[in-house]
Amino acid sequence: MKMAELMQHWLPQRYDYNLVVVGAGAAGLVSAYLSAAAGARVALVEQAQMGGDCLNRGCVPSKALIRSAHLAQQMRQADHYGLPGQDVDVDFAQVMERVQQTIRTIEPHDSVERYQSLGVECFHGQAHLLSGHEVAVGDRVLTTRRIVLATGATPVVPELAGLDSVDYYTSDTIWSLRQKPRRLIVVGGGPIGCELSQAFNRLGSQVVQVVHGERLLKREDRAVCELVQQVFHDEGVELCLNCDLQHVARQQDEIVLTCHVGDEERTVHGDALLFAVGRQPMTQGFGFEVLGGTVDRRGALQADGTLRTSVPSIYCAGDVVGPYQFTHMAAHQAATASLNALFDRIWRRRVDVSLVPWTTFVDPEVARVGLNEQDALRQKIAYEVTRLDYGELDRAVTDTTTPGWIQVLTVPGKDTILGVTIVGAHAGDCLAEFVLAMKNGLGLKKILATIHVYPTLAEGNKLVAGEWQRRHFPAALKPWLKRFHDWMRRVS
Ligand SMILES: Cc1cc2nc3c(=O)[nH]c(=O)nc-3n(C[C@H](O)[C@H](O)[C@H](O)COP(=O)(O)OP(=O)(O)OC[C@H]3O[C@@H](n4cnc5c(N)ncnc54)[C@H](O)[C@@H]3O)c2cc1C
Ligand SMILES: NC(=O)c1ccc[n+]([C@@H]2O[C@H](COP(=O)([O-])OP(=O)(O)OC[C@H]3O[C@@H](n4cnc5c(N)ncnc54)[C@H](O)[C@@H]3O)[C@@H](O)[C@H]2O)c1
Repeated sequence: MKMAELMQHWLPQRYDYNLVVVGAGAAGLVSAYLSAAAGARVALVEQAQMGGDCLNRGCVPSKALIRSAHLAQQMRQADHYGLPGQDVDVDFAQVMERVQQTIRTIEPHDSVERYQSLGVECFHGQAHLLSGHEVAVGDRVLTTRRIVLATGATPVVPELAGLDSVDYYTSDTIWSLRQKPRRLIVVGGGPIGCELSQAFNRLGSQVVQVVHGERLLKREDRAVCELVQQVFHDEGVELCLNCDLQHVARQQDEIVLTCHVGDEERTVHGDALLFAVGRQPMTQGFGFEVLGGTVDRRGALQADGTLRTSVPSIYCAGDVVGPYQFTHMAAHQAATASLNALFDRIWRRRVDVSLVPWTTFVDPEVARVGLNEQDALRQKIAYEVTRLDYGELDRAVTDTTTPGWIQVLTVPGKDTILGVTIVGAHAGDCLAEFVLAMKNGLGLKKILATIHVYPTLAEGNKLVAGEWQRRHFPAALKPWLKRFHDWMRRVS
C-alpha cells in the first residue's frame, strides 16, 4: 500500500473539528475563542480548571494578595500622609478568602458556559493524542484537522536531599494556606519569589528569601535590583544571596534549610517553605512524544516561527513553548497559532516576539520593554540614556510614591526608542505608551508632542521625552536665537 493510501486508510473522511485545543489557560482560551469567532468548529479540552494558571494559581491570586499586602503597608505608613500610623492586625484567613473571592468574580469570564455560548465545545478530561488528528478524552475520540497544544507549565521543585521529610509549597499550592506562616522561607529570586516574598512579609510573615544568584530579578539592570533589594531589606525581608541549596530537614517544629554561600555553610529556619525556582513546560504524558514530537534544550516544545511543532498538524502556544511565560504572551501566541492552524493551507504568519513588555509587581513595580542597559552592553548595541526620577514628577510627589524612575534608551543622536525601564508606582500601566510608540516606530519627539493629563504618573513619559529634547537642542542654534531675541528687544 502506498503512503497516501495508508494515510487514507486511517484518516477519517471528514474531521469532527477544524481545531482541538488542549488546555484552557490563557493560551487555550484565546485559541478556542478566536477560532470559533473565525467560524471554525472548535473543541476545547481541559483536565482541571478553566482559566488555567493565570486565573487559579498565578496572576489573579497573586495580584489579589499583593493588593491586600500593599494596603497593609500603606496603613502602617499612614503617617507619611498626615494620618496616624498604626500596627496592622492582619486576618490572614480573610485575606486568603478575598483572594478566592477575586478568582470567583473573574471565573465566569473563563467558564464553560461562556465558551459554549461563544461557539466552543468544551470537554472536561485529560486529552491524549492518538495521532496528529485524533484526540482522546475519556471514551471519546475527537478527530480534527489541526491541534493546538496549550498545556502550560508546572512549578519546578529542585532535587534536594531531605525534601521528602518536609512539607513544602509551590505557586500551585500556596493558595490553600489559611494560617499565616510565622516564618516563611522563599527559594527563588525571580518574579514569583519576589512578588510573594514582599507580599507575605507585608502581611506579617517573617520572610527569608534564598536566592541562587548574586541578586534578585537578574534580568533587570543592576540599579533596579539594588533598589528592590534595598526596599525589601528596609521592609524586613531577609535576603540570602549566592546560596547553593544543600539539604533540608524537619527539626522539631521547624524546617531547616542548609545552603552553601561560597565556602561557608548557612542554615535558614522557617515554619513553611515555598519554592519559586522556575516553571517547567508540560510536554509529557499526553502522547506528543510518542508521535515524534520534539522538545528543545529548555524542555519546551520545539516549534518554528509560526508555532508549528515537529508534528505538522500540531501547533502550540503559551508556557508550553515560551520562552516568555506571561499571560499576555500566551494570548499573543495563541492568536498566531490558532489562525495559522486554521488557514495554513493558504497563509501562515510568524509570531512577533520583537517587542515583549512585562512588569514584575513588586513595590515599586518594575516594568520593561525592549533593551535595558545590560542587554544593550551584552549585544554591543550603542545607546544613549535619558532618565527622569519620580521625584521630579508632581503626581508621584503628591502621592508620596517615590522612589522610582523612567529610563529610556535611544539610538545615539536620534529619538528612536530602543527600550524603556520604569521603576515605580503603576509602572506597568505607564509602560503601555512606550510599547505602542515602539511598535509603531514613534520616537520620543512624538511622545513630547502629545498632550498628557496633569498631574498623572503617565505624564512622566512626556517629561522624560522633554528631557531628551532639552539635551538634543541644536547647540549651533543658541547664539542665533540669542541674537534674534536681542534684536527683537529694540524699541523701533
Ligand atoms: C504565581 C504566578 C504569578 C504570575 N503572575 C503573572 C503576571 O502578573 N503577569 C503575567 O503576564 N503572567 C503571570 N504569570 C504567568 C502566567 O500565569 C502564565 O504565563 C500563563 O498562565 C500561561 O498560560 P498557558 O495557557 O500557557 O498555561 P496554563 O494557564 O498553565 O494552562 C494550561 C492548561 O492546560 C491544562 N492541561 C495540561 N495538560 C492537559 C491535558 N493533557 N489535557 C487537558 N488539559 C491539559 C492544564 O490543566 C491547564 O489548565 C504568573 C504565574 C504564576 C505561577
Ligand atoms: N509579573 C509577572 O509577569 C510574573 C509574575 C510571576 C511569574 N511570572 C512568570 O512565571 C515564570 C516563573 O517565575 P519564577 O520566578 O518561578 O521563575 P524564574 O525562572 O523567573 O526565576 C527563578 C529563580 O529561582 C532561582 N533558582 C533556580 N534554581 C534555584 C535553586 N536550586 N536554588 C535557589 N534558587 C534557584 C533562579 O536563580 C531565579 O532567581 C517567570 O518566567 C515569569 O515569566 C510572571
